[in-house]
Amino acid sequence: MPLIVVYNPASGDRTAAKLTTESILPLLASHDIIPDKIAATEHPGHASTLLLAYIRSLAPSTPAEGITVLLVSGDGTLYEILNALHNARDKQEGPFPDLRLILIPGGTANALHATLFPPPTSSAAEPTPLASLLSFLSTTPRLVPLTLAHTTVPSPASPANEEEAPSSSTDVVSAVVVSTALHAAILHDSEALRASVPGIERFKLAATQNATTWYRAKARLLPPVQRYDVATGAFVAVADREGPLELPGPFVYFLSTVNCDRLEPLFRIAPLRRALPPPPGAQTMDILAVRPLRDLSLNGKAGEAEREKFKETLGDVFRGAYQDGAHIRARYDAQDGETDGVPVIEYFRVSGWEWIPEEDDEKAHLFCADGLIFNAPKGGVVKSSVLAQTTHGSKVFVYA
Ligand SMILES: Nc1ncnc2c1ncn2[C@@H]1O[C@H](COP(=O)(O)OP(=O)(O)OP(=O)(O)O)[C@@H](O)[C@H]1O
Repeated sequence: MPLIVVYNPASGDRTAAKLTTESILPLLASHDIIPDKIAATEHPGHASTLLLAYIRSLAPSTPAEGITVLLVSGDGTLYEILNALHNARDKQEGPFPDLRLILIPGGTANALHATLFPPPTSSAAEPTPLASLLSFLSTTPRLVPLTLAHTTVPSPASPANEEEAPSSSTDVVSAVVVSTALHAAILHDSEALRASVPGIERFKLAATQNATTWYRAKARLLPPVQRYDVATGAFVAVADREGPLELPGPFVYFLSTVNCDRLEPLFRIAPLRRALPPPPGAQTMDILAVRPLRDLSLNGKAGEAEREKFKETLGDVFRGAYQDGAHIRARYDAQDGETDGVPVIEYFRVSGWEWIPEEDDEKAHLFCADGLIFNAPKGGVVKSSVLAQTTHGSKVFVYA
């Protein structure tokens, strides 16, 4: 099977080139494997042009066989590759080959790699950055299929008198996370800190900057909708309904994942994606939402004092994400002070969602797909759903 090695020398702590030449290529060579192509990315977007050119240079029989891509990068470079294939699918005569990824964590957060190779909870050894490569080289390699999310934002409603207004809807696929509200704000603001704070500390700084912002929007969860029941520890179907389940805002948090239970090695934000996985082949995504007015102690108010108070609640809850995902069990106080209140985190499993921001809430228009930030136009509804593999044309697997 053809093998291409692509590394991003600019990602993370900039060690991808060293890792590739000093560890990866010698290890491949010791197994008598010489890659068909080895390339460093030279600019943003280069990974996708490299891969598309490589695929087009292959024999016509390749699609059935698939290709192996050894990627030394963060999640952003994988995102570029997936989107390049998605966007080029109409121009491609036959189907694209399936991709078998060997994923080497060269980025900052490396969410997908950290999900597949989580840090040990006890005294077991730390997973090696070469773990995916070792699976590929082993006599019993394990291939994990990736689910992809497809997110669209329609172009702004064109003025009635402008017939030929250009249509420019955003249309992206992602393998890690799609979010709005606090998570998108964190990614947006942390980008400005990239040069001064190269590590994951920049995400914490950006979180502090946005800790009292609430986002005015409503969300629609697309059926079938299941809600995680903290009391029983199981997902339960939300009562049969014709259409989507509507969640009125305001929101503090709204995030969906398709493959990942964590966004950094220790930030296990969506633990059930791995701890209570959907049945094999099920096309679902997990959603975590926090709506502050479910906290009865705020008496339905959204003033400055309530936001300051809720900041404390939120801080406590998200510290639980760093404690192996304990946050999903956190509850508000009940009114009687004795029984448990409702969970702080609303955890759903769905086929997709829509996000309808209030027009005058600019920050509620930001959304993030695998680290990239987009601004939804006023009146635009962001829609994200699981991408049927048949429309993508090429299946994606990771050695794990
Ligand atoms: N030679 C280059 N110079 C500058 N930027 C590059 C180069 N090659 C690729 N890039 C860009 O680097 C960006 C960041 O890469 P990547 O996502 O792999 O790492 P990261 O952001 O550090 O990690 P993570 O996504 O895991 O947090 C990508 O958007 C990619 O377009």
